[in-house]
Amino acid sequence: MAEPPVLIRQDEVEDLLHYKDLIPRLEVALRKFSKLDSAEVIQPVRTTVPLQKYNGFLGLMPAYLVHEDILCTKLVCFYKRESGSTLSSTQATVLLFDPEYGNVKAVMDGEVITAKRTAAVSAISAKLLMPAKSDVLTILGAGHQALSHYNVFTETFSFKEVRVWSRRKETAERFAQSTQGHVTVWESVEEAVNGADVIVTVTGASEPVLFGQWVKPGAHVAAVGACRPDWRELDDVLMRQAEVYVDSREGAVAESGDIILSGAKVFAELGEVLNGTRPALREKTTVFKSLGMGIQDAVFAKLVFEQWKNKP
Ligand SMILES: NC(=O)c1ccc[n+]([C@@H]2O[C@H](COP(=O)([O-])OP(=O)(O)OC[C@H]3O[C@@H](n4cnc5c(N)ncnc54)[C@H](O)[C@@H]3O)[C@@H](O)[C@H]2O)c1
Ligand SMILES: O=C(O)[C@@H]1CCCCN1
Repeated sequence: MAEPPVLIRQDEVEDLLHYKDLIPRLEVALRKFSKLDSAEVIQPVRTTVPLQKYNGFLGLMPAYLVHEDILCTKLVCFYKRESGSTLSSTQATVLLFDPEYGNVKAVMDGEVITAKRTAAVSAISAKLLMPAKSDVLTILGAGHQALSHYNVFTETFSFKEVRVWSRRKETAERFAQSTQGHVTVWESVEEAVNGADVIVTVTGASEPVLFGQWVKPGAHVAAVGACRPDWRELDDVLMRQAEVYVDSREGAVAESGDIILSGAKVFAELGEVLNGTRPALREKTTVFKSLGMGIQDAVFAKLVFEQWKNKP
């Protein structure tokens, strides 16, 4: 009989996942995902169950990496929260299976995995697409993803200035007090993004908050929120003037309101750029539209489990 699953808590996942280990592993996974005719990665588009009564969704994100023999699924609930709500907007649990027998080997917290893997993928997009000289980073939103993006972006790159905007100024101020380095708080998005080389949008918005007319030509935008077909963070002008990169084309055309409603064309998947089959148009204005993929959770679930087993 199979062993019962182990339970890995949020603080344990936090201690075990470091960006320096995450970025190379994610690059490998993104490359495999975007290889033409590859059967190495099996990842259907997320199944989403609406929770209308609570203004939320349950997303099921299974993935199988054949070569590494990693079978995993994340279960993630995400909500649209009113301003001032103290309820969390994302709750996630990751299940890691033994693919041969089908039993669950580990049940682990998925919130830290979600925060760190999403930020690490955005950092990969910035590494490939931001202007060669990037001094100013602006973060729109001041929640969990804002902090994980701040951490990985400041660990990976050397910005001279980091700015934050949030729809409530006090949230942005709290955020700025919680970061290791200096962050300036801005009251309007227009001012916050003026002259920015890299802009990260990590809001719970369902209407555009970032407008193309404010974005410096050649800037890179990592757009992480608005993960529903009728939600927006970016306006049509920006979506049409930028070269649009995604994690998964299939996911993007099914789930991204910014892509579907603007009619913008997807130029490439990040994995295609990493594979050298599509170019990184660094000199143009670029948008990386992130939706999140099960394989990103799967590689980390395996890493967490292995490290947890080997803990002294
Ligand atoms: N692409 C991915 O892989 C991925 C992964 C996880 C989360 N997300 C999405 O990223 C976003 C941020 O997630 P989080 O965990 O940081 O959430 P969070 O609740 O911790 O923070 C959300 C932030 O957005 C702000 N906000 C909420 N509604 C807004 C609105 N209407 N206009 C402007 N700002 C608004 C909040 O004030 C807060 O600062 C969410 O949309 C979430 O669904 C995407
Ligand atoms: O890939 C994810 O984990 C997220 C969760 C929340 C909504 C969008 N995608």
